[in-house]
Formats: sequence, structure tokens, C-alpha cells
Amino acid sequence: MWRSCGAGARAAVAHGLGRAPPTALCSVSPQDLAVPNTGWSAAMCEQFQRLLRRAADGSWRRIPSYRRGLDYLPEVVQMAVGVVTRPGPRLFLRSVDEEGAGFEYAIFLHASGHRTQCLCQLGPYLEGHHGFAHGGAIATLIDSTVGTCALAVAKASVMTAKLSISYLAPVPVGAVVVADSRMERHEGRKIFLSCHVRDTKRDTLYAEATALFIQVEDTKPPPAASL
Ligand SMILES: CCCCCCCCCCCCCCCC(=O)SCCNC(=O)CCNC(=O)[C@H](O)C(C)(C)COP(=O)(O)OP(=O)(O)OC[C@H]1O[C@@H](n2cnc3c(N)ncnc32)[C@H](O)[C@@H]1OP(=O)(O)O
Repeated sequence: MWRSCGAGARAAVAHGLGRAPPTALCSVSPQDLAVPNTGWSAAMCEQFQRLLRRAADGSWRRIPSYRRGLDYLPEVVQMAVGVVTRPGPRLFLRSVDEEGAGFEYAIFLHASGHRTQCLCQLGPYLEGHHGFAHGGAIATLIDSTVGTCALAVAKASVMTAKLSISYLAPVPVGAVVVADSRMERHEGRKIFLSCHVRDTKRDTLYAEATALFIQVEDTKPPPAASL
């Protein structure tokens, strides 16, 4: 269905701009999924390359992404959030194995550590109304983008306390969008953020959001969650 990216795009990421090796403390060797695969559309590949080129001067960096969160954080952050002895939680956005069917995305972190941009292609399993992405999928995309920003700000575990979204235009299934998030202010354990979701040409504002994240101690899974 989707036009796939060439091997060149994958090689450019692997050899050029920061495929991070798993940290020594990881108990698994995760595969970085924030790189082109056969499910990425031509538009997704093109935008990804554009963002990689922008990152070449060090102003942004691509954040590797795995099926489980936190496996790949720098050791100091891993120790701060206490996940060195067990793998991180499974990431909801990476729960669909079929390439191109769910969320295909790569998050870029600004050098300031106060801004993230998520390039995302919303696959057919995320459909709500016919031909359009489910609002919950948009919320998930926003939550993850602002959550990553909050995590970078706090350098510790964070949880969403509040997320307010205005849905302004429906997002077609298969569309490539950019969620652009920034920290607005940081007060003690509270991190306030904003986010805008647009098409890649910035013609359409699909959604805008504000969020509050709270810095927390490492979250312990409840007994029932040991699946
Ligand atoms: C380096 C980069 C690597 C990147 C690598 C990325 C990979 C990784 C991606 C991560 C992306 C994750 C994105 C998904 C994140 C979830 O999906 S989290 C799941 C959804 N959220 C929840 O389940 C949270 C449920 N709620 C709670 O557990 C608790 O209410 C909270 C939020 C932890 C807060 O509880 P608490 O710690 O006891 O805090 P509490 O003392 O009540 O309040 C602290 C302050 O916050 C205020 N506050 C608390 N809640 C609220 C509220 N709802 N509204 C307004 N104010 C509030 C309080 O009024 C208080 O204010 P002050 O009095 O200090 O001024």
C-alpha cells in the first residue's frame, strides 16, 4: 500500500545521524524503530530526511525509539528513574508490529531540551471515522510528544496530569503530520507544555493542546500488570 523507503535512507541514519547503541546497562538489545521501514510512505521518508538534514548541525537530535520505553536513556537518567535492573514498559505507540499499520514516528529533541517534534504517519489501524484518524490516536501522539519533552526537562519519570486538546480538523488516515511541542514553564515538579499538530507544509492546523506533567518517583507496576 505504502511506497517504501530505500535502503539508502536507513543507511543514512545508521551511519550518519545517531543510531545509538544500546546502553551497557540494558538487559535487552532493543531495535531502534524510529528509522524508515517498508511501511513508511514517500512523504514520510522525505520529511524524515529533511529533519535529519536539519539535525546535522546539532540543533536537534533524533531520539531512538524501541518497543519498550526507557531502555535507551543515558545511564545517568536511567539511574535517576531507577530502571537499570529491568526493561522499561512496553510503549503503546509501538504495539502494532505490522509496518505502516499503526503509529510510524520519529521524535526529535531540540538542543535546548525544551522542545520536541514528532514526525508521524498515522496508519489504517488508527482509523476512527471512515478515512480519518481516531481522536484517541491524535491524543496519544500529542501525549507522547509532550511527554518526551517533559521527560527531557525533568530528567526523571513524569506522568500526564492534564491534557487539553482542541481538535480543529480531521486527520486523514495515512497522513504525515508534525506534532510540535515546547515547554512553557517549569515550576517545581510541574511542567507545563503546549503542542500543535500540523501537516508537513504547515497549511493545516489539525489540533492544539496544552498539558501538565508531574515529575514522579519511578512508577512501580501493580501486581496485575505482570503480563
Ligand atoms: C532524553 C529524552 C528521552 C525520551 C524518551 C521518550 C520515551 C518515553 C516517552 C514518554 C512519554 C510518556 C507519555 C505518556 C504518559 C502517560 O500516559 S502517564 C499515564 C496517564 N497519567 C496518569 O495515569 C496519572 C494519574 N495521576 C497520578 O498518578 C497523580 O495524580 C499524579 C499526576 C502523579 C500527581 O500526583 P502527586 O505526585 O501526588 O502530585 P500532587 O502532590 O497531587 O500534585 C503536585 C502538584 O501538581 C498539581 N496537580 C496534580 N494533578 C493535577 C491536575 N490534574 N491538574 C492540575 N494540577 C494538578 C497539584 O495541584 C500540585 O500543585 P502544587 O500544590 O504543588 O502547586
